[in-house]
Amino acid sequence: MITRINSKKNEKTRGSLSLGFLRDPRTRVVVGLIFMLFSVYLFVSLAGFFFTGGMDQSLIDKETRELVTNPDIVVGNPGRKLGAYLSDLLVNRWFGVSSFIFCYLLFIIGLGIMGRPLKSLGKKIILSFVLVIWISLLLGYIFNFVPSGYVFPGGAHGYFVCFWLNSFIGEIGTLFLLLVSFAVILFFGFENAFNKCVTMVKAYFARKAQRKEERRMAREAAAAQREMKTEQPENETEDTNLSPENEIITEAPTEDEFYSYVTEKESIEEDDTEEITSLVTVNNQVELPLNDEDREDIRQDTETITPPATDDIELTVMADKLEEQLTKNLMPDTEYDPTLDLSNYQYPPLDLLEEYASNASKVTAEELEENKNTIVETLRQYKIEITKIKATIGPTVTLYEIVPAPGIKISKIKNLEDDIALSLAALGIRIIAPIPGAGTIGIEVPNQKPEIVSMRGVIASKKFQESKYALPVALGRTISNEPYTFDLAKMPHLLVAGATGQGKSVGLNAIITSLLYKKHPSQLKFVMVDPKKVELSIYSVIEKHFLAKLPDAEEAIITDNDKVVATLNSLCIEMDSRYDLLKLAHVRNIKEYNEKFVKRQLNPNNGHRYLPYIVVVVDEFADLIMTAGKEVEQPIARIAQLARAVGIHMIIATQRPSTNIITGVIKANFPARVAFKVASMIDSRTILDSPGANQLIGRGDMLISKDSEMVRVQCAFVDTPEVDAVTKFIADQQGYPEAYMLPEYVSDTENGINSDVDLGMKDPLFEEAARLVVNTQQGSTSSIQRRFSIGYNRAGRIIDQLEAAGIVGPFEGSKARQVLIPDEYSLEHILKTVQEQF
Ligand SMILES: Nc1ncnc2c1ncn2[C@@H]1O[C@H](COP(=O)(O)OP(=O)(O)OP(=O)(O)O)[C@@H](O)[C@H]1O
Repeated sequence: MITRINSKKNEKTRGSLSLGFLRDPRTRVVVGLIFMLFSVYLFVSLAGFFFTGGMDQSLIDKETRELVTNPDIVVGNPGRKLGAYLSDLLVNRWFGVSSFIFCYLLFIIGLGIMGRPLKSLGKKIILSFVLVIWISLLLGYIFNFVPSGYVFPGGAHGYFVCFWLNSFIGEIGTLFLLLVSFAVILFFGFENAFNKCVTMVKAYFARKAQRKEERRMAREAAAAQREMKTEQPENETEDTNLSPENEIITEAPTEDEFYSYVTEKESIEEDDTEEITSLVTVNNQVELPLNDEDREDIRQDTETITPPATDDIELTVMADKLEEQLTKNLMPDTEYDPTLDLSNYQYPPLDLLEEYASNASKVTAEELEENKNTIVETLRQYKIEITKIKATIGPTVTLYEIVPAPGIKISKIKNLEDDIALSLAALGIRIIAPIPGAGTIGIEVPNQKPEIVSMRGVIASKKFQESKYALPVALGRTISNEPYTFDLAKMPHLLVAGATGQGKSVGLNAIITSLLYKKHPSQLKFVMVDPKKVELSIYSVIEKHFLAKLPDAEEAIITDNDKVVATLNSLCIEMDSRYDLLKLAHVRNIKEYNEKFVKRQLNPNNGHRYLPYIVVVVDEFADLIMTAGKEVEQPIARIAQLARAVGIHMIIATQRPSTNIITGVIKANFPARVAFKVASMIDSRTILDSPGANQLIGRGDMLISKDSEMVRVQCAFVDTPEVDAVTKFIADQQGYPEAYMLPEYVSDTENGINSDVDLGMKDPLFEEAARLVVNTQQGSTSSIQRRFSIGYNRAGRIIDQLEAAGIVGPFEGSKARQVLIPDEYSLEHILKTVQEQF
């Protein structure tokens, strides 16, 4: 027994000795080197065989013993007798030319033994054998048909196996077998190379398709440019008409005085209008560095979107950088073009709009003389002497600018406003005392034959055509006949008021039309609210191009007040989700966001999307506020306060500018206001914070106030048939499959917040659990229990609270509860509501 144990021990020791010997690095180097040198020797011999094999044939056919012992037998192979013998054995009797692979195999085995770490050595060995056999078969197959002298390229193995296969499955069958086995070898043996090949082929076709697309876009751009060029001369003519011909000096000053005055006035006037119309404009570019006010706004905006916890910042930044890098690697090189979905979209041509004849409206010299004399006379009655008077003829009013004699108080002239109006026997006299920055006094007197300002003219104007505004609007002409344009995105919202029949609807149409002329459907969406049901219905045909609506809404134009509340709240959700996207993208506003998206720096897989501007148009706000009150006021105020950075802008119109309609909250958030003629001075004060709108002459005559500046503008006239033609032109083109969908909004009464459970005593994990449930779309107690490692009772309480908040449905026995909220955006809104209410 003991002896047996001892002998086993000895065997073990011997085994470990021999293994130990092999593990000795010196041995490994020597053995590895032997393998490698032998592989080189074999390679040289095999190569030599193809030159000397024929001559050596008869010699190596001798008996092995003689071959080895007789030094007189001399062969030509560089590996001499052994080399000649091995080559003949490997090439002719075994595997043919593929035997070269044995050299490779011996070499890498040698390397492996020497300790050189080789990746997947085992796989390489197996693959080498498989290749030896396959190549041998292939060459055997080919040289079955072609004679090849003394060499069998496929070796005896290739020759005989193919011979047998041919008799068994036929030549074609053998060929198929070879091809299929080749594919299998490629697929399993050279996976990476195979994938690379596939990727290369795919990339080749993708490049081809991309080049094709680029050529197509270039062709379209060239065509669009040609089209623009043909339209250009018309615009230029339009603008050359705007010479200050309409300025007429009617009295007193000498020629020199007049010219110096005009130059001075023009420069001042230009400054004023520039500031109001286009803010700061350099070389027609409106790319502005943000001013302090903007920054403050954005700071406030971003503050309301929950700043990230400081601990998380570092990690978030790292994750973002990584994501940015990944995004860069994965995204295509070309810029994203939002217009590509509707790449054939044509902007409406100018000839859809009418050109209203303006000849009849010229103010005659007699009219000017008469008015001037009356003004001078009237003022003289009140002992007000003037030194200069100058007239500027506008489309509806003529501005008489007077320079009073030294020592005359401006307030005195202002107090005489009514008397002068009476003496001039015309409605709509407005006294501007003094004209800001000019030191003169302006008296605006309506023209006897007012001119109709054509929408076509202002749209065609160079100023509008070349504007680079985000939301360009051409609203009419100023007193000096300049087109009045502005960027709605900078306003950022508009309050429009005017008594009935004074041109409000025409004004709204002018705003919408100018946007339709400049924006692609991918860049702009309208939300239209029309309680009067008739004013905006004209736009319903462009639903699939330019309108946005709630997912369950049948009509895109909202006429029902209940729907308005839902839509405004939905816009708040859209606003919040846009802020989230901005935060994720580390940008401050929609412009920067879209720029980043276009440059493909934002990955759509992370929820990023191109954001169109949204313009909300409410035609009769008074109706809404009367019926829905706070319910509409709150979301409107919220959007007005916050939405500018995310590209949501509002235009709210009302017939009744009384304080119960235009409340302090609304007013505070709408710094830009447009007043058509209103009934009383009180109304004018409500809308503009100053009188003046009551003295307008109607029919599109309006005052626009922004940042305490006031401009009188004649609104461009665009008639219903013109709007019809424009919308029809758009509607006839291919649109999106449906209107732009706003996020779903579920009101508290609809979502049925359950009052049995006290949401004021929410579990600290309530919000996290809600996110888990919505993200996984699983409303089970056990999943909450598992995820947060809490007891069943606590998890049950949380699920009851989720039910109370309308996030999951009621208990359904053994089945998991239904999750009622489809996505995180909707959830965040509900969480916010719950937080506010409890
Ligand atoms: N810019 C304009 N130029 C010339 N005429 C105009 C202009 N704007 C309005 N008008 C004239 O005034 C009429 C009434 O205009 P509009 O329908 O816009 O008024 P409104 O203020 O919208 O009235 P309501 O509030 O009752 O709808 C128009 O039909 C048109 O004849």
